[in-house]
Amino acid sequence: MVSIRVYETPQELAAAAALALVDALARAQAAGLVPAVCLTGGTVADLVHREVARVGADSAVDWTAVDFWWGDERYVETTSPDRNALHAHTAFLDVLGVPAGRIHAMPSTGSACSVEEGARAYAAELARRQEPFLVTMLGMGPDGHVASLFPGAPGLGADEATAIAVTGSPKPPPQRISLTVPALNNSESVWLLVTGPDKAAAVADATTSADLPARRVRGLAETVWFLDRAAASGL
Ligand SMILES: O=C(O)[C@H](O)[C@@H](O)[C@H](O)[C@H](O)COP(=O)(O)O
Repeated sequence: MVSIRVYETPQELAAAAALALVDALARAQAAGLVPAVCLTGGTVADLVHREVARVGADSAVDWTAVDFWWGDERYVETTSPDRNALHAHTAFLDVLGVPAGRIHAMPSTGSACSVEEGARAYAAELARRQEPFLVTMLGMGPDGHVASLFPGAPGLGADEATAIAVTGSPKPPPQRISLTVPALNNSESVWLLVTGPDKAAAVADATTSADLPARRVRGLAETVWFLDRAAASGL
């Protein structure tokens, strides 16, 4: 099921997504599961992560029993400000005391391997997981990309690998590791978190008929577009 939720501002969107995440995690834990969340990078992700830190602190969620994975990562040093994991650590993982063993960051240039080897290593780590992600949160670029799956890129059609190397990314930095569409879709919920007028045309296309990467991601149980008013203005 695909649904669309529209909020007045990016801040309202972030607050709603954070509450929805905390609620989903608390329910999963109450049912005896150890839920896994798949994260992404970007400005909207950062806003949402900061809200998760705020509403998650006094919630029913046991943050020592949630696994975190990434839908994509920039292949740079772990200390680089380009690094998605670094932002997530600062925004909420460290604030909520998530143990290092639950944080499955993608390899970096410091891992002494090539970006291709890094992608294979992450695929192998992911293969040890039995359950689908509970929630995959994705941003979307103005070109309709999600994670590091850009329109027209060869990796977009990958259906056997779960993680691939991306070189020559149109959005810097050029080298990245990305989960593939089937791997992202192995998630109960896929949430697309999108704000701003520059995304309005891609939102309209991806929710109707165009073959954009964002249109290919689908949760097993639900796919939800969280939009601010500006991103929804083309609908
Ligand atoms: O590492 C990345 O660059 C992201 O994973 C990328 O897919 C991002 O989520 C979108 O480009 C949206 O980013 P914004 O929210 O900043 O527009």
